[in-house]
Amino acid sequence: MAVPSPPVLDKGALRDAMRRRRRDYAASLTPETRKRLEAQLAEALDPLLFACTRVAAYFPMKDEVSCLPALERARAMGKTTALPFFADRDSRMTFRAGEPVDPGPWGILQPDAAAAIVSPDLLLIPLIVIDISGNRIGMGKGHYDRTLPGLRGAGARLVGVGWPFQLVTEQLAPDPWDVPLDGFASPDGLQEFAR
Ligand SMILES: Nc1nc2c(c(=O)[nH]1)N(C=O)[C@@H](CNc1ccc(C(=O)N[C@@H](CCC(=O)O)C(=O)O)cc1)CN2
Ligand SMILES: Nc1ncnc2c1ncn2[C@@H]1O[C@H](COP(=O)(O)OP(=O)(O)OP(=O)(O)O)[C@@H](O)[C@H]1O
Repeated sequence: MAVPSPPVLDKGALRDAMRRRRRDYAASLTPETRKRLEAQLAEALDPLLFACTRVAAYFPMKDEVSCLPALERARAMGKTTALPFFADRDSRMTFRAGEPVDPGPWGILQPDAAAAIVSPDLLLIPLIVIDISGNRIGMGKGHYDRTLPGLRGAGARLVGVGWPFQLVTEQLAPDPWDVPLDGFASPDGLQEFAR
């Protein structure tokens, strides 16, 4: 009798499992270690920051590696920096310059509604898991999915950011709307994917 293969984790189950792993990992870090890792991430991103003109990142949620030191470094290089902005839960994500001052509709700090809109040529993208072809699973609301085609079309560099274990060697099955990313940066370094 044929033995059934173990069930392949579907996207939702994989997202949940990796969110738990990210939460446990972040909880295991001392503040000092975390700070050192986030400084290492900024260092890994240095060549990309140097090469860009306008970089947009994300304001970190509790378990995410922070790009804020990298944004600070970009500003010191004279680059324009931006963060995601939402008018409400149903509106499209835009990127705006300026300090994160308002808890947006997702409870994530964002710039003021009057801050200038920025079209980034480098986008640092939060994720739950990514494979070595650049296929990404995010929080599951499609915010980045809806934004990436336009930015890719405009020639922006699209780089996922996370803790090292968030890059996995198994292939993730992309959805038709998924735009594969150009690379992945973590405190362990920057990896650019073959296109
Ligand atoms: N830092 C960061 N900013 C980001 C994203 C992200 O993944 N990380 N997003 C990626 O697309 C967009 C926001 N997407 C989100 C999608 C779902 C939830 C959400 O379900 N939040 C839960 C509680 C979250 C938690 O703390 O675990 C909730 O509102 O109940 C939040 C943001 C844009 N900004
Ligand atoms: N280009 C698009 N236009 C309209 N809806 C889209 C688009 N891309 C994705 N969606 C919708 O968004 C929902 C979430 O998509 P998905 O699970 O791929 O999100 P994700 O990439 O994990 O999350 P996120 O981009 O928010 O970090 C899906 O139900 C999908 O139908």
